[in-house]
Amino acid sequence: IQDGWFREISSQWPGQAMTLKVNKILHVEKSIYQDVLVFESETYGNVLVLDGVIQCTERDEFSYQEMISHLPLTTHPNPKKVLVIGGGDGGVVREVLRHDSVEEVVLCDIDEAVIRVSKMYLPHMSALLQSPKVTVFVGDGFKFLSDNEATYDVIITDSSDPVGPAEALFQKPYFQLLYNALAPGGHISTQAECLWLHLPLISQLRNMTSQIFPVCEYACTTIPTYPSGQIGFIVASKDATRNLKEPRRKVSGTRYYNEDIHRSAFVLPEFARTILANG
Ligand SMILES: NCCCN[C@H]1CC[C@H](N)CC1
Repeated sequence: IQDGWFREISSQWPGQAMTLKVNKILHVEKSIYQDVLVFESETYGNVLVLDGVIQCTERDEFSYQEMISHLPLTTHPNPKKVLVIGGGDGGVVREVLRHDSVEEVVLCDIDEAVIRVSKMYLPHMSALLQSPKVTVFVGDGFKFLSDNEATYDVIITDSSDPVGPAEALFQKPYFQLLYNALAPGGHISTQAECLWLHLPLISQLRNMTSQIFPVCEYACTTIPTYPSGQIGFIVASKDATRNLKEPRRKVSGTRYYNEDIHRSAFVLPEFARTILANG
């Protein structure tokens, strides 16, 4: 932080950096996995930063948390058991609980510091981690998945970037584990980076997932404080007959997601369409 501004400088997005004006630094900690920073920004509420990378801000997190949750959930006929890998800030769990069919949500995040710090400084995201339907595990998602075969209707991988603790969550063995941990007809969604910055990675993710899942799509959302203001998701189903682009159920209380946003999220610009369509 220099002269009161936080700059998100990273080799993952060379030559550019999101900058946010800092009112007050709220928390600095080195967890066993990563550097944890929380600051109160001037215009985006409280901001959670891990290893120098913005994870979520109170002002715009709902775009990402709603889309990564409702794309796989509204296209599943009757999701009851949901697993969230990562997502220690609690935002995805808040969104999952909007679906009345959901009976149980399990969250598995590798870093207890993220959960602890989110409960202290991100109350609007972490509040529902206390819900009786929610069980929180601290541990490696990889290990957790291999202990839970054919169990979950939807698995959401709400990860940081493929640099550091989340690196393994972007590789093929992980997607095979996801497939095996899903009940018949299960859906997944994963954080799948940005069209403007990570097209080769997204193409690899799409290819990998298409080799394991019969139905697989990439969707995007806009979000001001993520690099290049946009981020995407891989959404996939074990059931070849599912249409991931058409919601089967409504969701209430959302601020970003709606049925038209759902359908349009899969519409890609020309520079991405060709690469992602054929892999
Ligand atoms: N619920 C926290 C979302 C974390 N998502 C990622 C954080 C880092 C970004 N560069 C990409 C999205």
